[in-house]
Parts: sequence; C-alpha cells; structure tokens
Amino acid sequence: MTTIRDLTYDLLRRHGVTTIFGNPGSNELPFLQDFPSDFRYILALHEGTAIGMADGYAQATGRPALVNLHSAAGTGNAMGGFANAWNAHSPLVVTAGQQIRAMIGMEPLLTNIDATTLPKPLVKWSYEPARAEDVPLAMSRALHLSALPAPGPVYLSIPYDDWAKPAEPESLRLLERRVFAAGALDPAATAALAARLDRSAKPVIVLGPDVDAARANEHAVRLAERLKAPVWVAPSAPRCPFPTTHPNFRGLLTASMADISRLLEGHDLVLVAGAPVFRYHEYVPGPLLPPGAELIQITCDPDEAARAPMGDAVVGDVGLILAALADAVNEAARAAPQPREVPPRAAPGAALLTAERVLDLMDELAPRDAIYVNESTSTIEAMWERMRWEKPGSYYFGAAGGLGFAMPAAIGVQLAEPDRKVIAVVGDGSANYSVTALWTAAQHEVPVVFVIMRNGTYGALRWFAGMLEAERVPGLDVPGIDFVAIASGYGLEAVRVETDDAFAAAFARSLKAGRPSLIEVATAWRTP
Ligand SMILES: Cc1ncc(Cn2c(C)c(CCOP(=O)(O)OP(=O)(O)O)sc2=O)c(N)n1
Ligand SMILES: [Ca+2]
Repeated sequence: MTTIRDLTYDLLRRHGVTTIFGNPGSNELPFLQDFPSDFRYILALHEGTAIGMADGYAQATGRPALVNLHSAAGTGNAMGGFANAWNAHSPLVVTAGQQIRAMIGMEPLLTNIDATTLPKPLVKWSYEPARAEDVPLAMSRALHLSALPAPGPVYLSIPYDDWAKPAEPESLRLLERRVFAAGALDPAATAALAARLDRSAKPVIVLGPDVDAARANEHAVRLAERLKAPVWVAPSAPRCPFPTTHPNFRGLLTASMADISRLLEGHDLVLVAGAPVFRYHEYVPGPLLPPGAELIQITCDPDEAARAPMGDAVVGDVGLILAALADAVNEAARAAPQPREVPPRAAPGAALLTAERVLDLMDELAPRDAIYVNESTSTIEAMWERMRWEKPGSYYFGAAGGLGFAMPAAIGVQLAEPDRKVIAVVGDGSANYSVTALWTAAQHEVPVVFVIMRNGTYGALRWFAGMLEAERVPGLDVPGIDFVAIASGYGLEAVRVETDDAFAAAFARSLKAGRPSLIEVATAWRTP
C-alpha cells in the first residue's frame, strides 16, 4: 500500500526537493518518521533560521525548497522569513503539522487554529486539505505554484494523522505531471519594444533581482552594450543583476522618489527589468520620473505590473524578454558610457577599522566569484560602491529588509553553491535575530565565513533617526555583545580582531579553512 507519506516523498523526489529545512514538534513527527536515506534534514534551532536557510537555498538553486515548521508557533516564528521570501519571489514550500483530525474541533494543544489565515498575505496560496487523500494533490500544487511566475512561498497545514493513510491509486498520476510557464514576447511585441528603445535618445536601464534570479545578467549586459545605456540597480536591492565592474554600471539607486528622478534626470526612456517600480524606502517626495522621461517595466509579476504608479509594463519571462531585446535592438550610434568613479581603497592602519577598510580587504582577499550575503545595514551603499560582483548569484540581502535573513540564508546559499565561497557580512545588531544559524553551520560543517561588523549600534537606525529628525530615540545601541563567546558556544571557531592586519590574516585563514568560522571585527561607527 502506498501511503500519503510515501507518495509525498516521491513527489518531492520528482521535483528534486530532497533537502528539508525545519524544526519539528510532535505534529511533524509522523511526516518525518522513517526519514528516507536519499533526503537530508537540516535542523534549525529556531524557525526564523529554518525559513532563512530555505530561502537562501531556493534563491541560489532557483528551485523550490521545503521547510517544515511546528504548527502555529513555528509558523509565527518564521513570519519575518515569509516577508523576505514573498518580496524575493522565493519558491518556498512551507509545511506545518496540524493536530490530529479527530481532535482539531476541540482546539487541543498544538492546534493551528485557522491555519490558512496565519501566513497571509505573505504567501501565494495557503491550504489545509479537507481529506488526507487530498494531501498529495496539495503538495503537487504547492510545488508547481511556488515555482510558477511570479514564484513565491506557499503554505500547507497538514494534520499529522494524514501521513499513514493510504494514497488513492489515481493520485499516482501526479508523479508524471510537468508544468511549464511560457513567457516570451511574441515577435511583433518584441520588435515594437525594441523600436521604442532604438528611438530613445538617451535610454537608461534599471535592473532588479528577478534578472539575477533568471540568470539573465549576460542578456542585460548585451542589451546595455548595444544601447550604450547606463545601468542602475533598482533600489532596496536583494540581489546583484549586473556586473559592478562593467563600464556601464552606475550603482544602486537611492530608494526615494525624489532621488531616483534626480539620478535618472536627462534620460527620456527608463527600462526597468526584474524589479517593482520601485521598492522605495525613505519618503522623500518628488516627481516619479524626471521631466520628459517615459518608463517601461518588464516583470514576471502581474501584481508588480498592475501596481506600478507610472509607465508601461510587460509581464513575462524576464530572461527570455531581455535576451530577445538584446538581439532585436540596433547598435546605438552614441558613445558608450564612461566607467563610474570607484572610491579609492580606504587607507590602512587606522586606529579603529572603518567599515570601508573591511569591505576593501574582503574584496581584495576573497575569491572573485565569492558570494556575499549581507545584513550590515549601514554599509550597503559602501558595498555597492566597492565590491566587485561579476557572476550571477553574487549577492543576497533580505528582500523585505527583515533582519535575521543573512546568517541562515548564507548557509542555504553555501549548500546550494558548494564550489563558491559564501561570506556573510552581518551587523552586530542583525546578528542576533537568527544567531542560532551558527549552530547549524557548525553541526553540518557548512563553510560560511561569518563577518560580524561590530560598531556597537543600530547604525542604519541612527541614520534614519537623523533623516526623520527623530531626536532622543532610545534603544539604538547594542554594546557589549561577545560574538566570539556566542559562536564558540554554538561550536564555531571564532576570533575578535581590531586591526586591518589582524582582520586580513583571520579572513584569509577562514577562507581556506573549509569549515565555518566567525570573525568579529570592531569598526568605527560613522553616518553613511
Ligand atoms: C526583524 C527586524 N527587526 C528590526 C528591524 C529594524 N532595523 C534594525 C534594528 C536595524 C539595525 C541593524 O543594525 P546592525 O548593527 O545590524 O547594522 P548597522 O549597524 O550596520 O546598521 S536596520 C532595520 O531596519 C528590521 N529591519 N527587521
Ligand atoms: Ca551595528
């Protein structure tokens, strides 16, 4: 007899989902029992870590990742991770164990009350099957839906007595299903779009995370080079869609209406690909576009297209559309953009290391194809100015700005990219939100280099307090945290450094160690 559990694991195998991230409770044990030897379970000590690892893994593999949480409490602990995954278009299948069907009505302990409401609106679909026999179809639907455009997290609440029930023979058909999304523009639409770009006197390209998710960076380069157009990265960037060393690269757009229009001033056509229009952050009112500018957005997300406050939009496969446009546009007659001004390397030997000096040392010492998972929130701008990211999948940041992403996501990314070095750059405030990730890294020997930038304060909030003229705000300092002791407590090798030579030596050691390690580096706080 094929049980619901047997068929579910077969479905997961067919989708290549053989890694399960999770933190179990009694409701989850029947799903996990007789755990198949061709699967691996990555235990997180907190559900925020579990979903963060799954998010990093899903984004780096480009395939659905499964995270199994404990009923309502586990789901609640993961909600910050849902926010990041939702904004990142991350294909996550999140399951939570539900109480036994015979008791749910009495709401005993561990009942996930109104389970499907809990994760909304941060999921594409949320479901608790009416019958045990419906679980395989629900899992099949969840796996397909999480990956179909726009990708995103889905949630299943499954009563724990369902797993041992027999699967209906007809549900075995689910194993054969293949679901593909089309998504290229028809030739006429491509030609019309290309013609509009060719007619533009001064086009500019703004790229978002879905270009990197589609691994379409090279098509964006070809299009920018043929159009001889400068390229900005869309604001609040959770990924790097264009080589920062390319002469057309201009940098990360500041995340306010007024600043974006100022930076794009003089352009008559703004082509946005793979990003919402726009993921603003600070409120600095101003024109949504510079005078005389038109905007065209290419997005995989119908809602992004529908909610944009200006311009035209095309919904489709971002990679296919960029590739077709790069083939269709003419070689522009104008001069190619001149390379941007890159800040000089920070001076060595300062009494207290500047963040810029740490970033420069990492950029110089790390392999060129290293991957940075960032949560040092006051140094984002400096990273985009200084770091040389050239390959797809070189940078990740929590897409909803929800802290607690980087440390676990770095583990997920490293599991997905064993041949590239993953470096988590985390502020001494952010490092506390999913600090349990250090234990999982140690237990599974995932060789992430965790760099904790210790400036003793919530730096980004200090900047915001200034911008918002919010004076005399409490709770902005985080002094006296000993990350070396914390890391050692979780079984991780760790070192504290105060000088650039000591940092360089420790960082070089960590890069070669082949096992996880943490470096706590004291940096001078300064307003970005
Ligand atoms: C889950 C969560 N809680 C709180 C915040 C608010 N927050 C907080 C608390 C920040 C300070 C982070 O400080 P840090 O030490 O990690 O980095 P910097 O000192 O470089 O800013 S930035 C920010 O948006 C958040 N984004 N996400
Ligand atoms: Ca800090």
